[in-house]
Amino acid sequence: AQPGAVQPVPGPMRDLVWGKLNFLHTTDTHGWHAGHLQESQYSADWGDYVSFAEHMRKRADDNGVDLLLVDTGDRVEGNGLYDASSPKGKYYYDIFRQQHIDIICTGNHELYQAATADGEHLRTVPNFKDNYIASNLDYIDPRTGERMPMAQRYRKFQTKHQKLDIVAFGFLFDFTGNANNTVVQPVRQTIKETWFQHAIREKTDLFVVIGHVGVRMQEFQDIFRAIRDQNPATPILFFGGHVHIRDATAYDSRSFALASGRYLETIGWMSVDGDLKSTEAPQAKTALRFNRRYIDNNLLGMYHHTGLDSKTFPTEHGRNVSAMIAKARDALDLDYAFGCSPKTYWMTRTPYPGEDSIYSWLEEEVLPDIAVNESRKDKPRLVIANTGAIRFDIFKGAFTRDTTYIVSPFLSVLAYIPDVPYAMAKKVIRLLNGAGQIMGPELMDNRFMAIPEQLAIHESIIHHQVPESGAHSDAQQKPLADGQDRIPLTEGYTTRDDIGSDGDDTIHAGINFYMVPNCIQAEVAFPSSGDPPETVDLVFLDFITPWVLMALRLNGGDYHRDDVQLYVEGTFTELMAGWIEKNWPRRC
Ligand SMILES: Nc1ccn([C@@H]2O[C@H](COP(=O)(O)O)[C@@H](O)[C@H]2O)c(=O)n1
Repeated sequence: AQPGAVQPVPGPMRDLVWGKLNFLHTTDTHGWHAGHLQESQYSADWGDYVSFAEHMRKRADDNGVDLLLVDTGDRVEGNGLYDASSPKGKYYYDIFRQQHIDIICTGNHELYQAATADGEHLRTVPNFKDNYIASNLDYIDPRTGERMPMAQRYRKFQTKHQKLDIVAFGFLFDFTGNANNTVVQPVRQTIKETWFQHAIREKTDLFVVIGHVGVRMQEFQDIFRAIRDQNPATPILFFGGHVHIRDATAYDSRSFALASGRYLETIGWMSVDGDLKSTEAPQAKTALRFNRRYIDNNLLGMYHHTGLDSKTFPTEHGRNVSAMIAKARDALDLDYAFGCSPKTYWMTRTPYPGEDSIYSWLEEEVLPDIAVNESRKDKPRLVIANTGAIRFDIFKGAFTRDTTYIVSPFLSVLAYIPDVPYAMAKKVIRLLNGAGQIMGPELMDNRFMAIPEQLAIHESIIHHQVPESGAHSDAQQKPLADGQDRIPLTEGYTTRDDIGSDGDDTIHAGINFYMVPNCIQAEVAFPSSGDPPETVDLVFLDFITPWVLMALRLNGGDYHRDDVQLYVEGTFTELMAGWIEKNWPRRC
């Protein structure tokens, strides 16, 4: 863990179940490779994960079984370690590559900015040369204009001990927000291509499909169907991401799909046991046993799963990686405090609107103050921000350079359309917050403006009874230390997936999740009494421009991209950090 990271707290644990073939899975790490310095449950860093994987590989070797590591993208954007450097990712590439990953693919965040896609192609793809897969993604060389696969389309290999033949794919969901130096081909088109049709006819023991795709998204269902139609009995394993939740499901009795959360809070575990070699049971559908675990990313858990302790756990390589991260954090001055947050502001742990809601704070305090264009400052305006622009809670205490990027990593700016009839402008927010999608030339799902979790979670989850201790009837529960049969529960994930509610490795007290709207809105410089204004400036984060234009059009406003102008200089992130510097005490 990083210097200054909070110590993990023991909790009742569930063990890992090993099989002949085992996996560790990370996804949507978004630059959190230093771990969560302020949250005990997730305070291990990428160096600790390197040590953990080394011990787990050794155990696999000792027992003659196989262990593979998977990463399913969105490694960047969301933490100072990636975002605070210039250029972005100056330290990240060398840190990330220290983990040996057997199958790796791209997420949408590697593609929003052309420079990030360049970095992916020039650094991460070669760093993971034989293991990087891009089944439906092409890269366009900026010098020649040549379009080429981002990496190999699929990978065929054999495992070390069990000698299992594996055909692996690496997909991205049908993402359309990429910069123009990449091309994402829709999955339903890709699976018709000759190379894919050939690959699914390869003789193999298992198919492994990794993807930056939610395990319940249509893209995975389509891939599953295509493979299964050709291979009635072959096991198919899916590793997904994007939605930022812990999840597992099975598409049929010989398939299994796992999603492993977000922000290096979770290391996913999947194991498969049974007759895996196709020659062991040709054509016979002998039962397979799948297991999954969501490992909280902290040292106590890693000690528990490896049977080691603080002295025996860190490997030389792991220690070196932790040191690399500490050095990078220092060089980036990530602990520099812009101000001291007077309280904790939550994204979804508290109702919106509400006094502890980060969105109410933005709407009532920040947006009115930062959305000011000097030449139009007296003009009434509606200021709209999408809730997905905010990526994490703000904890009471120091608001640092790191926190800035943790909360708001994007390069979005405040844009506006001047002098929109108020009667039309005031209807926009209702359309943006409507369910479903605003129909346009492209299908634009309104949920893409909100936080990714709400792609999967459709109603608030409120835990009315928070258990006080770890005394459960769960047969798999194991006390962490001998004689400790009543350990107080820490707050954390209490995952319920299609397999059951025994997936989390640590038994937690539940955390509430309150749904948030897609967008919030502040009314600024409105007359305090009398008639509403005839026209207003409609100000919004440029990320939601397509939705705003479509909402205006649906209300009879013939507005186009040319009508959208920059409202204030500076990114939203910079404006927010500036607000904090001005309004919160410097020191805690
Ligand atoms: N400039 C941006 C980019 C993205 N968002 C929000 O992030 C969501 C995607 O996040 P994932 O980690 O799931 O890929 C997207 O739907 C937006 O809500 C943004 O606000 N601004």
